[in-house]
Amino acid sequence: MNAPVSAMLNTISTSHETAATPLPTPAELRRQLPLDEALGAQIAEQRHAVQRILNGQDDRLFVVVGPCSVHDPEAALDYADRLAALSEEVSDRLLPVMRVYVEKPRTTVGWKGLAYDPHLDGHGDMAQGLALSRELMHGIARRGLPVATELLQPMLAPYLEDALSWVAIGARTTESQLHRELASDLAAAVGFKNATSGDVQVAVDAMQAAAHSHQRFALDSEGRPVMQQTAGNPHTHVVLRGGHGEPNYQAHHVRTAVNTLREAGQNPRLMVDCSHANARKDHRRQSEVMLDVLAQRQAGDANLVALMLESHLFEGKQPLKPGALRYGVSVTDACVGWDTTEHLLKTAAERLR
Ligand SMILES: O=C[C@H](O)[C@H](O)COP(=O)(O)O
Ligand SMILES: C=C(OP(=O)(O)O)C(=O)O
Repeated sequence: MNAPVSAMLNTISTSHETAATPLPTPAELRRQLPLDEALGAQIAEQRHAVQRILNGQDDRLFVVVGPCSVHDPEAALDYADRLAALSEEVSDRLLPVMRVYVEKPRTTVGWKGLAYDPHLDGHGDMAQGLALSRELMHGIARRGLPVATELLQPMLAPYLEDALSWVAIGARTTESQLHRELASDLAAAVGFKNATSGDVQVAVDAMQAAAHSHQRFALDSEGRPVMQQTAGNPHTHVVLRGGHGEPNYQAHHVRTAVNTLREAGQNPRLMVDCSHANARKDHRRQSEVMLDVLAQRQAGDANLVALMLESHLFEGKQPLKPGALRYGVSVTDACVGWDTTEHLLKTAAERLR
């Protein structure tokens, strides 16, 4: 005979026996690695610069550009030095924003990013990963660059959020209520990717949800659970990234997305992600996507206000084998190399002049 439920609750563990390592609270990490006032003011200004482009008050393009993921902070800073110098040359027509992706959503399993596993050995060390991520974002911001990331685990946002000028909600989480609530709490602009299936409507719905104030479960900066009332974020947009191996950046896709956004009463200004399904997962095709979008923009489509490019110091990708890694090469999606990136950004600026 089965035992009574009350007895079972006392004897049956509700989860498997697993290890749990305490982590610093967001407040503790912020005290350890504070954002100084000057940098805070710079980031506030850079957030506004992105938002002015999204509102049509500035006719430049913002370009979220950088490695698919950061696995080596030294290479990321090397990249940032180059991007900061290039940024000065193209800033009349472009606003480069560096991708500093420290969390990676995986299709099944794989390395989940610097914030989780900074030693790249599968053992995980989030105390060090979060500190390294925060420090790196500050280092990149100190080079004058706006910082972008994908926020994947909503409870990690308070550790990093004050350094960010633009945030992505990825294709695998745009439909998630928790991520829409998170977006509604952020001061930075948020791009919602269309779903991996190619469905754009979920990103339009996400914009609508994020614009509202929500009551949500969150952890405060001291790590205590709170019911939080979010402000609602009016600075959101759709990111077209293609789906199921099929692109969605061409003029007819853009027209459809703009009409859908207008019908929903949302801002029709868009970002095109030149990578992922838009490049059919072939990094070399990012150039062709970018040139097509620039041609659409030159032909008068002012709704195309932003681009995303996956780019590292060197082209391609490599398997994650600690001790045998090539410097400046992606360990997640393949990227274009620095030379191509420089050429593409200069070409974009030139065409938009
Ligand atoms: O941008 C990165 C990847 O496309 C995404 O994280 C999924 O990666 P995976 O399919 O290699 O897991
Ligand atoms: C994971 C990413 O993209 P997506 O969500 O479009 O797959 C990314 O840009 O790193």
